[in-house]
Amino acid sequence: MPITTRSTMPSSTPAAEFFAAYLQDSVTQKLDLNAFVWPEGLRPETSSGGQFSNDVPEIDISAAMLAKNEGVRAAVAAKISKAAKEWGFFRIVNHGLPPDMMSRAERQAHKFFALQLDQKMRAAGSSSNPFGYAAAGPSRAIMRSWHETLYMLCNHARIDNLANKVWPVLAFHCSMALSDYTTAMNKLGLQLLELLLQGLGVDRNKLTRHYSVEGSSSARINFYPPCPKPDVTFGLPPHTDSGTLTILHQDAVGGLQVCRNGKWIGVQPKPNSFIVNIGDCLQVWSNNIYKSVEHRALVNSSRARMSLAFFYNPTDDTIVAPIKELTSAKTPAVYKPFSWAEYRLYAGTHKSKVLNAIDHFKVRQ
Ligand SMILES: O=C(O)CCC(=O)C(=O)O
Ligand SMILES: [Fe+2]
Repeated sequence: MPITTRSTMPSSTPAAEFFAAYLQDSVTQKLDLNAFVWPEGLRPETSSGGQFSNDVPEIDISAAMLAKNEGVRAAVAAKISKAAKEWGFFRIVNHGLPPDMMSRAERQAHKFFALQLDQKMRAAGSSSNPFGYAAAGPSRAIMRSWHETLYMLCNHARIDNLANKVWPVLAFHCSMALSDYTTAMNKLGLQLLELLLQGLGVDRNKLTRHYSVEGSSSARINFYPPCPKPDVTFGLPPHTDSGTLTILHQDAVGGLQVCRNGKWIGVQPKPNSFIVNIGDCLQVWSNNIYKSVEHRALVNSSRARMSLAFFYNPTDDTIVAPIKELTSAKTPAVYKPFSWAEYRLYAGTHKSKVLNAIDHFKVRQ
């Protein structure tokens, strides 16, 4: 039976009931489940089941984490740099972070998403504050997404505050697990950025001053309940990430797809690895040498999925512009300078409607 945009999602599954309850909540606009049904031609052609690829480059970074030897480090930097140019995506293994750090963060996040909607809503963001709990994607988006999220600024006091809003008594373990995770990600983010700059032949410390633990790095915990019609909707629709780089942990279910030469490739889940992708900001700094590539998350009808995305971002006052050494008469700066705060705001309001928000900052020829 062909599915049209007016077809209704079955409302008897727990996931549909969940979103029906969410959508009827008095704090949100009233929408029906058809808001999740993407128009034909814009839907995923498939649900995520089983079609994974191992093609995304995999890089063992242990040598660079430990190396005192510059040659060894340079070899890892070259591999990462090649993947960032050709794919915009790569997998890192042997990163040295303890596996239980991710499982602790995941366990706490699962407890959070299992709460009743009214409890989760205590941590809800607002139109002026994007951080906190949200469901079904931004209301300004073209269509809704089959997705719940807990979005936070990576600073311990902020995380603690968020956890306390929901669990005044039990917040401790949650905020510790999430703070340990984001602290480790901040360190890893800087190490990866240094390798990516080294791979471009630029001073690897060139941008370090723009990053701090109290900067504007953020983390988004994505939870995708099972969906009765995974072929007509998205967990997250196609998008690029705005920041410098994203470090993603996905559970064993799978659903992340990366766009490669116009085709969608399912990224195979693999324990103890992270998927790293270049964001818009690093595309600008690298003067388009590194690619901020489109990706999306599909849902499936049988298993809930979780991913933790860490967005490594500069401080708000950082001026982002192509690095001088990467521009020349032959390769002039592709973008005008802008502050990260400016782009964060611009992307926040435009990304749900246009795919390449960063093009707005291109130098007009
Ligand atoms: O869940 C995923 O695999 C993708 C998440 C993602 O792209 C994001 O949070 O920006
Ligand atoms: Fe993303």
